[in-house]
Amino acid sequence: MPRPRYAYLGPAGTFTEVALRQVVSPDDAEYLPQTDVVSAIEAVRAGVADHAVVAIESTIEGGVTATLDALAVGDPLVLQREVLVPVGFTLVGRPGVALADVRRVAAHPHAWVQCRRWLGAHVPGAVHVVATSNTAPAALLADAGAGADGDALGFDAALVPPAAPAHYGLADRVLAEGVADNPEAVTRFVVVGRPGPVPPPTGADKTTLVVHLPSNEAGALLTMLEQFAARGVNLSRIESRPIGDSLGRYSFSMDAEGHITEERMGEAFMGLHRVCPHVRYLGSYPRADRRAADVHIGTADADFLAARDWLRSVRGGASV
Ligand SMILES: O=C(O)C(=O)C[C@]1(C(=O)O)C=C[C@@H](O)C=C1
Repeated sequence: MPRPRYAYLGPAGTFTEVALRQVVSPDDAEYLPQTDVVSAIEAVRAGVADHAVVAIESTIEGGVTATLDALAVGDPLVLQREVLVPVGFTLVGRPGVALADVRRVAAHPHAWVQCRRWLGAHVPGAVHVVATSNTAPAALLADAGAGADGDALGFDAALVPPAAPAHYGLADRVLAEGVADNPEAVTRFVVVGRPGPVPPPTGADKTTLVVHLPSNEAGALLTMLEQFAARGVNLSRIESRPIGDSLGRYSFSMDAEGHITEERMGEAFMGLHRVCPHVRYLGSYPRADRRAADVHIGTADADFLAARDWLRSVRGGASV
């Protein structure tokens, strides 16, 4: 039996790999490291991988736009699971560098944003050298070995996940630990796969979708949001992203609390289908925090079914 193949942002030791390990052990799956999230998602579309694990949202930065944009267009994919990973950083230096010598810091853009205040206080004026992932600079430092010089490397120090120094043999190069502006920072990752049968509801689910609004129509955003509000469906994330064909045209990426097989979510989707020119369902999957959605009075499945029966009897001529 072939092992399932998982594409993810590598090299080894990224937070994405920490998330992937929560999903499946490397003994039971093939891990396929990629240089960016778009490549990981495209590997699934191309059939090179069965799943991708990608960051989608962080407590500091909000939505991961590369992921949102890659899921919004192209062959449809669905989210199958979410995983939360606490995020903090360690600063490692090239050989012989002290904290006071650091002028250029290699960091993934999301890592840089999550540590900006700490860096301003401890290495003021340091320049950001963009890294493709949180462990890419650790791998460069490990490859360069003891002779690594700053000109060849292009940076003096790097922000890496706490486990990376041990993994890459850089434990003696740690300049600072616990580097983060918000010690509560968490990144949310999702497992992406090709569409298939919808998994059954668990009672604590999320549904992700993308919609476009009718162009130049006053109140179109409100009309779209009303589809959820009227059915008692709470949104836990909503973001606008440019569609890209002309200025002022945006799509909305959203997470709604509940499952597509639940009546109130189904009714909201039917409403969206009536009032929005484009609706892309991106999957219903269990919430990582296992918190069940609040169900308002009149919006439980039984309420919708009873209302439908009532309407049927009215249409059938019953006096009510
Ligand atoms: O997985 C990693 O280590 C990454 O470099 C990616 C990523 C992200 O894309 O948000 C993951 C977690 C942190 O929020 C910072 C960066």
